[in-house]
Amino acid sequence: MSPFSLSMNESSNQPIKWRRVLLKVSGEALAGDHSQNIDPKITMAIAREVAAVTRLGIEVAIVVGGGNIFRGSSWAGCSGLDRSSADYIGMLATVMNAIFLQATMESIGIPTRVQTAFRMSEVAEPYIRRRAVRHLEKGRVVIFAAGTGNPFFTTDTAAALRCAEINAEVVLKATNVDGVFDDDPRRNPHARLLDTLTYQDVTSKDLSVMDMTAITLCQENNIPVVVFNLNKPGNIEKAIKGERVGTLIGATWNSTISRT
Ligand SMILES: Nc1ncnc2c1ncn2[C@@H]1O[C@H](COP(=O)(O)OP(=O)(O)O)[C@@H](O)[C@H]1O
Ligand SMILES: O=c1ccn([C@@H]2O[C@H](COP(=O)(O)OP(=O)(O)O)[C@@H](O)[C@H]2O)c(=O)[nH]1
Repeated sequence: MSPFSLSMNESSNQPIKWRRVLLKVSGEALAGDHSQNIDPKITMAIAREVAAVTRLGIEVAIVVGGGNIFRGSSWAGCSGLDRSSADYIGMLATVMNAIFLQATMESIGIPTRVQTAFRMSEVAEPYIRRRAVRHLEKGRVVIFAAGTGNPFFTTDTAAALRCAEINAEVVLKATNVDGVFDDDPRRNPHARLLDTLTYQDVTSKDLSVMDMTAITLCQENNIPVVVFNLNKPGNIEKAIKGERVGTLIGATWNSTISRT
């Protein structure tokens, strides 16, 4: 990791917690009000908040989902579609989201690179770890697309994997709900928002935060996860700056994270 000069957080005058983050944006979150596959208001809101924090010297890598366009598990078995083929369509869906997000970011002056897990060189760079790190060190936002490149996985797993590979300090999982609840808030209005959780809480209580592969990869590599609502203005900036927002998994808010 490059030598960082710790920036102070302009709004709260606190030292910045994270220096390099992995922001996971689900396809569901990109769809916004679902009137279209992608809501341009959401991509622009993400771009503006990411722009604000890159100016502080925080390096931001992004993994985009594809569930707003195609989710393999929902289609496998339909008209002879096997799971692997369905998953490749799903991975291609993530590339569409990545190109859209890249265009929005570049339209407001954020230098970005898209790296795909399998080669499609006319559209994006192939994923090359060292290049991704160099881009981040140069202040570019790197958007990882096509997940892990393998069927039977998810982009949450891709987020955990890429976070570990580039030595980012945290996975910031941007969703449509305020964090992790002790019950499904859409079913139970009395569901309680949880402030912090251990990895064991997530795996033992089946809190469906992220799939088991993803949360296990985070646990094995001491990668904390923050689950937060990206629809609340300012939350993306707060999450990237390490301010208290949503639910923190695998650490406590005043702990310093050392992943070495
Ligand atoms: N095709 C490649 N395969 C493997 N590593 C690569 C490849 N291209 C570049 N790299 C590595 O990525 C890093 C950054 O590449 P570089 O071309 O120097 O980017 P930049 O010019 O932005 O610094 C270097 O460590 C380089 O060795
Ligand atoms: O490593 C991966 C990542 C994604 N996918 C496929 O791509 C779809 C979209 O990814 P995901 O569902 O994780 O997106 P999100 O839930 O974040 O919108 C998945 O349903 C899978 O079909 C895959 O096969 N391998």
